[in-house]
This record gives sequence, structure tokens and C-alpha cells, in this order.
Amino acid sequence: MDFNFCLKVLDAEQIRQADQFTIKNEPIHSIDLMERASEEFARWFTALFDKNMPVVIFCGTGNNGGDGLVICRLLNDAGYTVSLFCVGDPDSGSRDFKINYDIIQNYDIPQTVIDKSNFPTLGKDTVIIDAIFGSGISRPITGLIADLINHLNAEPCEYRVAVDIASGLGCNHRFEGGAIMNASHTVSFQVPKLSLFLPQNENQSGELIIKSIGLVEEYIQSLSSNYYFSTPAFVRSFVKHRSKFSHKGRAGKNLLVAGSHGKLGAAILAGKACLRSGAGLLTIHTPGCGQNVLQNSVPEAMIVVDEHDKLISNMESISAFDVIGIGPGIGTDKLTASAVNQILDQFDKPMVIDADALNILSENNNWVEKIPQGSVLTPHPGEFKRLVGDWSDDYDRLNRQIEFCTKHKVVVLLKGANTSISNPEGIVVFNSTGNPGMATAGSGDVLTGIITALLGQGYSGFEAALLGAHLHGLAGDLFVRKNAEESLIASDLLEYLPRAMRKVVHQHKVIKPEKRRRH
Ligand SMILES: NC(=O)C1=CN([C@@H]2O[C@H](COP(=O)(O)OP(=O)(O)OC[C@H]3O[C@@H](n4cnc5c(N)ncnc54)[C@H](OP(=O)(O)O)[C@@H]3O)[C@@H](O)[C@H]2O)[C@H](O)CC1
Ligand SMILES: [K+]
Repeated sequence: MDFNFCLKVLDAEQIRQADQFTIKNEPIHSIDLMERASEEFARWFTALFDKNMPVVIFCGTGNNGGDGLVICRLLNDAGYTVSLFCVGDPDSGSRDFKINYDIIQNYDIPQTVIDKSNFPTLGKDTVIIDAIFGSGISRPITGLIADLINHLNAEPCEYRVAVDIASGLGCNHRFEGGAIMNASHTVSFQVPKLSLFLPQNENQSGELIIKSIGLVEEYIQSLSSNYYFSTPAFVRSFVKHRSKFSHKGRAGKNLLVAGSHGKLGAAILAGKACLRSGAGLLTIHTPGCGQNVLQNSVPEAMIVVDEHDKLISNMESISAFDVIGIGPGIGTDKLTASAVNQILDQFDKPMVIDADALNILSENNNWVEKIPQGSVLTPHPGEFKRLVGDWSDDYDRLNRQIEFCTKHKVVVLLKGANTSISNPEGIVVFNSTGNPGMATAGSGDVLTGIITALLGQGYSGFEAALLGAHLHGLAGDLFVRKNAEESLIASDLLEYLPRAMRKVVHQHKVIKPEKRRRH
């Protein structure tokens, strides 16, 4: 698996090193790198915001503030009405800040040096650009600057755009006890920062935009990190293609253990998703009450009917299957728990464990040892908390996710806005597809079906989780291109899954014209 196709998440010191390496080896003057970063920001900004919207720019006196000065100048040149607010003493600014501060004195732009008497009152349509602190933050923000940030957070402005990262939010941890700017958007330079992926920082990160500023890629690749941000190129780099002579037996014999009285929809959604994701053969083990429903709704699947009418109570022979997906809609009855235990005792190939199967594991913690290596667990935060106990914050949650994977040699896919997928080597990849509309009933059942099918087709647990999360999110993104995300239901994911699959698996198969001519 080639992680160089991902965006690597770096900490503040590594970013500074990449910055310095680029300055020395491209070579480029640091002032020009600042100009380049600011141009990227301004290009993005002008494409999104109307020129009638007043823009107020708050600049610290470090290099983040320097970026803010350049952005101020560029937006002024582009025809925006901009006002500049300096936070701190301009004379004690960084070298590149001071150079840009001198330049901007030649412009007819209203400028204010902030003190406690002149915090501005802003209108709803005013766009705040936050360039007070960036990756150089080293402690919580207190005093006058904290008062200013709290004041700006309370103003009615809809848009607060952070340059690189919201002021006060550290790259790899949150500075508690100080003020942090609430950002509606973060335009981050070249590398994503860990804090931007964590739900607890949602109000301080907003929408994440990453803009390359030409830092030397080879150098970034040489830096070590356990965190990555997935890209379409990354998932395409390990996607498998069906061979011409493939047959259904080769595409995996899948078993889904799903459904209980009143929750048969989960089995249907997981079953259809599994089939739409390339499963060769699918069997669904479900309670008696599910027989007709499933035969009618998923005619492509074979149905194994449990001896119990309302829930799953007993597993028949499962050794013939290549993969098992277990959990959607099964409930946590004692009988069902014993069926889960039977599976754990009998099956030694990687499986997918979701929903109530995870809750059953939480109630029987010593069964975790029996999970086959390379299996994929797909909890939402509530299920994960039941499994590993409470965490102090999302950074701690991430550590617990890594610990769980390394200890039990499994893959954990922790669902959320930036689903995090971790493997037994302690690598974490944040998924880059998906939207808030996907937080809807049955969405997880679809994901279980997809990952089960991928495991059955020979993907490793980590690959199946990465590709599955990508496809699942992409199906949701394709839906919202033409529809409101509020209207998204899990069945829509099934409808858009084939298009997502086509985009990932087939769209890049371009035969070059020269090649075509030669044959
Ligand atoms: N490689 C890139 O991505 C590029 C990034 N650029 C921009 O540069 C910033 C990072 O700039 P830097 O000067 O390192 O740091 P900041 O501007 O964020 O702030 C540093 C100053 O702030 C002081 N500081 C830190 N914490 C506090 C605080 N809580 N209260 C008050 N003052 C604070 C710090 O003082 P120290 O005492 O800690 O030294 C510094 O004086 C990056 O985010 C990008 O926006 C480049 O423009 C292009 C390349
Ligand atoms: K900032």
C-alpha cells in the first residue's frame, strides 16, 4: 500500500522543517513562499465570496499574520472592500510580516491596531479572515487577544475563514483554557493538521480546504507520520480489477448474519450493498420472520433461516464461507450473543463486525481475543465507547483506537464526519468522502455490506475498510450533487453505489492515444 498517494498529516515542527527545506532547496525566498500561499488562499476566496461582502482581516505579527497582510493586499487588488486589523505590535513582527507590513502602508486600506477600546462591530454579511495565529501557536491564547477572539466569535458574521488553522487551535492538540476562533472554513496550506479531523474541533475547523503551496513532496514523504488523509488516487492505487475469466465463486462466498424482528431492513440494506459491491455469492442468515421479506427484496441472495422466528439464535456450518459480515439489526439477546460466540469460535478468517455484534462484544469483553486477525470492526463513537471505555477527548479517543488495533491485530473503522480507519501497525487514515446527510438510519448497514464484499474479493481488512469507506462516502457525495443532503436515505447510497464504484474502479482506465495507434 503506497501512502504517498495520501496527504500526510504533519505536526507543527515537521511543517516548519518542510517550509525550510523548500526555501533552501527549491530554492525560494520565504517571502515568496508567503506570497504563493496567500495567492492560493485568495484564488479560493475570490471563487467563493461575492465582492459585495465586506472583508475584515485580523493579522497577528508572526508569519500567519504575514499571510494575512498579503491576502489583504490581493483581495483589495481583486476589488473587495477590505479592512485590516493588526493584533500585536507591528514593529515586533516576524521578518516577513514586517516586509509585508511596510508594503501595505502604500495601499489605501483602512488599518487599525487593535486595543481593548476598538473591537469592531460587524454585520452578518461581513467575512472575517483569521490570520492571528497559525501553526506557530505554542500556548493558550489569553488576555486582549482572547477577548478579541471571543468578541469575534460572538459577532453575527456567517463566515469566519481561518488562514492555515484557526487561531488558538494547535496542529496536534487543542490549547484548552484559551480562546479559539470559530471557523466556518479553514484553508490549510499543503498538509492537513490532525486537529482539523476531530469532531470536538468541529466549530473551530469548519469546512476544510487544502491548498498546495509547492512544498517539496519528496521531503514531506521522508517525514514520518502515523496519520494520513485519504485521496481518490490512494484508493485507486490498490483497487483490484476483475479478470476476464473470473466467475462468481472467485468473487467471494459471503455470509451476512443480519436482522431480527422489526429490524429486517438492516439485513436488506447490507445484503444489497454487498451484492452491489461485487460479491460473487451471498447468503444471508436471518430469523424465520425474515425469510419471505428477504427472498422478495434480495432475490440474488440465498437465505438461511434461523430456527428462531424473531432473532438469530444458532449458526449452522459456516466454514465454507470466505467472509462473514455480522451485526446489522441483530439485537443483543442472549441467544444472539451465543450465536456470535459460535461464529467467533468457528471462523478464523477476517470478518466484519458491526452494530449489535459490537455491543455483544462489549458485554463479553473476553471474546475480543477470539476475533480473527485482520477483521474489520465498524463502530460509531457510542459503540466504540462501550467497547474500550470513555475517553478524555478526541485525541485520547484516537490513541485508544490505535491501541485497540495494535493489541488485537484488527482494523477499526470509527464512523464520523472524518471516519478514521486504523490498522494493527498503528497507521490511521482519515476518509475524505461523505457528507452530513449520511448520518441517517441504515447508512452503517450499507457500509457493512460493502466492506464484507470487498473482503470476500481478496482485499485485506485495511484495504477493504479504506476502499469501503471511500465508496460509501462517494455514493453519498454523488447523491448530494443533485439532491439535498437532508433527504438522503440509506437506500440512496445503494442507488449511487454503482456510480461510485465506476468512478473509483474504472474511470482511470484511460488508454493513451499513442498506444491505440500502435495496435
Ligand atoms: N510551510 C507553510 O505551510 C507556510 C506557512 N506560512 C504561514 O506561517 C504560519 C506559521 O508562522 P509562525 O510565524 O511560525 O507562527 P504564527 O504566525 O502562527 O505565530 C507565531 C507567533 O505567535 C506567538 N505565539 C504563539 N502562541 C501564542 C499565544 N498563545 N499568545 C500570544 N502569542 C503567541 C509566537 O510567540 P512565541 O513566544 O511562541 O515564540 C510567535 O511570535 C503558518 O500557519 C502559515 O500561515 C507561510 O507564510 C508560508 C509557508
Ligand atoms: K489563523
